[in-house]
Amino acid sequence: MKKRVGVIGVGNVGATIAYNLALKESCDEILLKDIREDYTKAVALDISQASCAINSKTKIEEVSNNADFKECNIIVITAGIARKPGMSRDDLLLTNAEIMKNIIEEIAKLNKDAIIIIVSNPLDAMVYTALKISKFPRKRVLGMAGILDSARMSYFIQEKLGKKDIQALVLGGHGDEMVPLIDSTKADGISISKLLSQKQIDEIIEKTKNGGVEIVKLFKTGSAYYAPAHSTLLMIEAILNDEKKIYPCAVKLEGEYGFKDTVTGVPVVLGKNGVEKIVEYKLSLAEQKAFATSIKSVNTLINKVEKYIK
Ligand SMILES: NC(=O)c1ccc[n+]([C@@H]2O[C@H](COP(=O)([O-])OP(=O)(O)OC[C@H]3O[C@@H](n4cnc5c(N)ncnc54)[C@H](O)[C@@H]3O)[C@@H](O)[C@H]2O)c1
Ligand SMILES: O=C(O)C[C@H](O)C(=O)O
Repeated sequence: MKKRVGVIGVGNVGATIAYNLALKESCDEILLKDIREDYTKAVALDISQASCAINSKTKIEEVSNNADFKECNIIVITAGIARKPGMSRDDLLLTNAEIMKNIIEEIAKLNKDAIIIIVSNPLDAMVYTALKISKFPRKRVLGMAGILDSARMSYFIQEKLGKKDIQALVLGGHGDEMVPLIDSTKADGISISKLLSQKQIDEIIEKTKNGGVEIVKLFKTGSAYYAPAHSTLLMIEAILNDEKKIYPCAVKLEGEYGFKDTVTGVPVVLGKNGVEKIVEYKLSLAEQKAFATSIKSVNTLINKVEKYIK
């Protein structure tokens, strides 16, 4: 069976995901859709020509109907607005909820079996919106953020310790209250609390939380996309290849970690069915407290969006 990936929203993140998928030949077909039709045709042509240069067999096409997504295994949603300097991700809530609602209403009717990966911000509230509108099971509607935030944490640890094999993990919502886990973060197998001072660890936590805004301030016209696109690629490949890898992803909780009816970042097993299992790590008391604060802040957005998507 052919592996088909749809990308809706072909801006910086969407186009970079498609480019990576094509160059790695991760799937057979990529379908691209955006309200900017000519721009998207240009992206499809440009990536197709790059693919030819390396003999990739992946086919890339611009499409103008949501019905074209009916045979996609995975549909990635990166449509919406990105923040600019001076904005928080939460400022995107109502604009992106409206865009998300319209897209999901259509694609969920036309492809009832797809796995939907949400990238648009504010991430956790957008996953919630997509779940609510699609009425899909939670294993097939998930969001990308934890891999990105964990990669940023690894980068900031490497800044202090040099190139080492870092295993960092960030849970919770993809916002200012995200939860970098210190106790389980290791460099070459050694807990970072044994390698760094508390002051250095506090700096890493702060930099991780501000990883997105630092790039927004420097770009001036939008937000990060190389690391977000690569993080999404890992999720797509884990699902298409039934890898059963554990990645932090935004999913709906139904009692796990003591919360329900909310969406947040937790470790999950990704395979051909989407989220095959939610993995419950033992959190320290401080981590539990930070996790609860993060959920509270996501729930404020969910409450706002809930009224809006009824
Ligand atoms: N989850 C994360 O970690 C993460 C990381 C990076 C970006 N993001 C978010 O992803 C989104 C996209 O970021 P970007 O940098 O690619 O932005 P971008 O502005 O470069 O691209 C967004 C694209 O969406 C398109 N679009 C808008 N409405 C649409 C609709 N109804 N149907 C189809 N396409 C539509 C726009 O035309 C544009 O091409 C933003 O909301 C951003 O905040 C999230
Ligand atoms: O910072 C943003 O607005 C985009 C994304 O959420 C990120 O963390 O890079």
